[in-house]
Amino acid sequence: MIRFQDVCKSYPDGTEAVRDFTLEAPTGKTTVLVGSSGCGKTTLLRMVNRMVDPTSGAVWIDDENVADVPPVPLRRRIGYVMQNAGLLPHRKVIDNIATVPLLNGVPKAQAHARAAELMELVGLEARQANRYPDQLSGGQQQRVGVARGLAADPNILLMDEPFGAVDPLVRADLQAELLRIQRELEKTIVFVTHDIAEALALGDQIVILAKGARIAQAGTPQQVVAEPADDFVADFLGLGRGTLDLHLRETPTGTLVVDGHGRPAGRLVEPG
Ligand SMILES: Nc1ncnc2c1ncn2[C@@H]1O[C@H](COP(=O)(O)OP(=O)(O)OP(=O)(O)O)[C@@H](O)[C@H]1O
Repeated sequence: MIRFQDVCKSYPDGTEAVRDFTLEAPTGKTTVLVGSSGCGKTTLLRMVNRMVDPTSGAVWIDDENVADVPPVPLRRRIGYVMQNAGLLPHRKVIDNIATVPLLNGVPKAQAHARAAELMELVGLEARQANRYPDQLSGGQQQRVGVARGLAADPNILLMDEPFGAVDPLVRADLQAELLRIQRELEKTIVFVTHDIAEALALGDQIVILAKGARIAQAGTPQQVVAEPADDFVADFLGLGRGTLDLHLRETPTGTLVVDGHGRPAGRLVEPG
């Protein structure tokens, strides 16, 4: 379990990014922090692996205060996946994935064997192992980023808008892969996004944040959609603005759900 306890963060220029934030991210579950640009999501995420230290308060991993763990060993046991994958351009895919195990002293052959397994897990082809990152598509690069985050077999995976830079179809693919991988591996994931649809799709728990990392609402996707805590949350969900104003449209092949703009939102499946 990850526990943020009364954390605050003010940057040296006086920006108050996080004010008195308390939250538990349960073990083996995906917690999604969702909110508009600048509300403090990345700052919170980086407190877990000490890329940012809180001004006050504490972050706990189980019964260990991360402030008591030196940053380098801490980061080597926590997976981190960032937007644009953050790959090393002059290193082959296989070496990018094996980076952390190699730093941890795992012999090269073993680290590469593990990297090859991970490539398969995230849906990359074996022949892509010896390519360089710029020889892959954006979506494939993100898959490499996820594989690299998992390479040291961390219990915790931090993901900062990992699918933000790819087109919607690839993004949906990557989300589906992550759900599949998570069903298998049951990592404790903290996932940052500004996309409410992504949050609803991926989160066991979603945390809707306002400026200063104020928790507007935390709960399961079902709870948040069924009972938005206030107008801010309803607005963020698109309720009341017509975007989630769903209707049924009969088509020759079945019933389609469309949104307020007539765009398809999904297929209606009868319960049971
Ligand atoms: N190193 C820094 N120095 C000063 N201010 C910072 C620094 N890093 C972040 N901030 C400010 O802190 C606030 C929160 O930033 P943060 O990156 O955590 O937000 P975010 O929700 O992740 O935003 P985005 O979705 O745009 O990445 C913003 O006002 C930002 O400008």
